[in-house]
Amino acid sequence: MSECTHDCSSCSQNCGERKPESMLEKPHELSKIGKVIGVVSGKGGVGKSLVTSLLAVSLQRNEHKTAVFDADITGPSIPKMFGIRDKARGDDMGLYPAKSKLGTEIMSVNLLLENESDPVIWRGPVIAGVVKQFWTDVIWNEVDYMMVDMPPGTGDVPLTVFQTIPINGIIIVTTPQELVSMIVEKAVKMAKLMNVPILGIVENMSYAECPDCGKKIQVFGDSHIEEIAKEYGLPVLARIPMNPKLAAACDKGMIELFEGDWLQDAVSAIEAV
Ligand SMILES: Nc1ncnc2c1ncn2[C@@H]1O[C@H](COP(=O)(O)OP(=O)(O)OP(=O)(O)O)[C@@H](O)[C@H]1O
Repeated sequence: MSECTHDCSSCSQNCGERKPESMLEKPHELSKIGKVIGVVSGKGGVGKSLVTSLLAVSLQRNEHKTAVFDADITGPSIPKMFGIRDKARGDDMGLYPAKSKLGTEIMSVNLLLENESDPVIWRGPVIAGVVKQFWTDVIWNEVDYMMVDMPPGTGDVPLTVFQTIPINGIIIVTTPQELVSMIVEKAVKMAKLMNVPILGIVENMSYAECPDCGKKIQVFGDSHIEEIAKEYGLPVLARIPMNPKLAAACDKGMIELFEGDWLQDAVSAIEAV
């Protein structure tokens, strides 16, 4: 064997010096993207898309340019929450994200489907390809913080997202009644494998507040989030109540008007990345 030049690109030997090849894709050459934050959950319906949207809106309120990359291809709900009905435009240069009323850039498969109620019945590799294209072919104009609504689970698609996009940190969304410990453990293991730091945990639907006396009701029983977070050395960044106004804001496409200060610590954690 000839002497090692430490240049793996021009050598076919499989020695201990060889570093794993990065599969990270370059974004579109006209994109300007700052930090990328993934929002994950162990299962559907815990409010991952809602938390993604609330974080984007909160960051935007702090004068940052924000974007939402809807990587939840089979359950895209971001455009509806922001009240976006326009389709995405494209030309020879690439695809352009839609803009929300207050300026958040959004790309979602729903902006490409003829009818937003059409189901996405594609196999894993096709879905993974779409996610990749949202990174490489979309011209993200100017973004300080891109929030990625991650596909659920640990299959093909989330793996592609982690391998394709340089994610700077992830936030885990759970609810009190979930098998929280197991879900947090899975997310922690996946993030470690992918070398992505976890910023912390957001507990959604944490409690309900009595509209008359303000008493907090633990609808799903006592939360164990603090102990679990401690076990994994993670901070609890927010506890969001079950709030009919939030559900209505999602349904009416008016998430940008939400009122509530639950996410301040989560926003600070993102700003510190
Ligand atoms: N804290 C909350 N208060 C009231 N409604 C909520 C709250 N969190 C979520 N919801 C409602 O629950 C529904 C599911 O939320 P969302 O789409 O964010 O979940 P998800 O985890 O992204 O689900 P999926 O993975 O299936 O897309 C939405 O209609 C949303 O309005």
